[in-house]
Amino acid sequence: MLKVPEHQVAGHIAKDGKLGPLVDDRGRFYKPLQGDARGENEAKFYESFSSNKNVPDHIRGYFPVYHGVQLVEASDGSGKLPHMVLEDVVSSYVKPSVMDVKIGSRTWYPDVSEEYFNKCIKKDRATTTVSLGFRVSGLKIFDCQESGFWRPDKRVVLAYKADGARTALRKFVSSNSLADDSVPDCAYASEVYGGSNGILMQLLEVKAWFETQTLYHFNSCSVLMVYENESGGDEERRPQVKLVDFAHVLDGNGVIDHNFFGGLCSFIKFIQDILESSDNRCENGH
Ligand SMILES: O=P(O)(O)O[C@@H]1[C@@H](OP(=O)(O)O)[C@H](OP(=O)(O)O)[C@H](O)[C@H](OP(=O)(O)O)[C@H]1OP(=O)(O)O
Ligand SMILES: Nc1ncnc2c1ncn2[C@@H]1O[C@H](COP(=O)(O)OP(=O)(O)O)[C@@H](O)[C@H]1O
Repeated sequence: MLKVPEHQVAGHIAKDGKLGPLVDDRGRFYKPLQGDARGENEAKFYESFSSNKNVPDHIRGYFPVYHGVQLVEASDGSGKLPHMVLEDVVSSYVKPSVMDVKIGSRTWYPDVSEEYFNKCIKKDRATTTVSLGFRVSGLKIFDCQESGFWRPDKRVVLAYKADGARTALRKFVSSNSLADDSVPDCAYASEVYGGSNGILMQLLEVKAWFETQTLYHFNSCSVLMVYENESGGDEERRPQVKLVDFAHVLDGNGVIDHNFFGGLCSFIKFIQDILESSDNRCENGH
């Protein structure tokens, strides 16, 4: 039985009779192919990426596993539609905190229609895409004090300026109450962002690939960050980075993806700054 994903934080959502992704209880995420070129393009990307021998194995792990396209009952009641069957990145987490960050200082790309260009540039300027090279698209954080999930409204998230994005990245790894204005304590920064398996190390590995890869240009693609909050004393947070949303990926044609690469560098700097400031606080006993 397919159901609406509980931990989806951005994109098209399968609610109120709308078309959106579904999940099963065996760890698979079904993303419907949108009727226009986007669905075809994303499925084409997954086909190409899955069979591309030039993609190193350690990089493959940063992408959801692809299990082909299947006809399944769509969420909008329109009958069977083709869906990309992907690994459900959050299925093995009990209480996941999740954040979607769209990378790049522009979401448009050469040869798009004027209408699409205008839509993108408007959003890119209104958000931190142009100023920072990334924007937070959505987030859902487990609030330990309230013992429930906190999810800011989409309009609030898309209105973040640099400070708002920084605060969201700090709240993402904090243990104090999230709904109020208290200063985020970044209590989990070292476990989630830091360490040899943490988000920072994973992002640096992805970045190293982008320094040389010229296979694909990842327009409008996101970094999805996940970690566990289920507490059992010595719980593992299992921080994880995955790249998602390939509806606008193009062939790289031998050229570096400087839009994604630059945005990723900027995003990494934000994570590093949070780690450094939380390290200093620990050393000073605060
Ligand atoms: O529908 P909207 O206005 O929420 O825009 C969607 C975007 O939401 P946003 O408002 O930026 O969070 C959405 O962004 P996220 O995935 O939420 O980051 C996509 O850009 C989506 O387009 P596509 O499926 O990638 O071609 C966008 O969908 P389309 O409007 O292009 O169908
Ligand atoms: N493979 C996946 N596993 C789990 N969640 C996913 C996966 N892919 C996407 N998501 C969730 O769905 C959201 C939207 O995905 P995305 O591919 O960007 O869709 P859209 O094309 O509608 O924007 C992401 O922010 C994330 O929360």
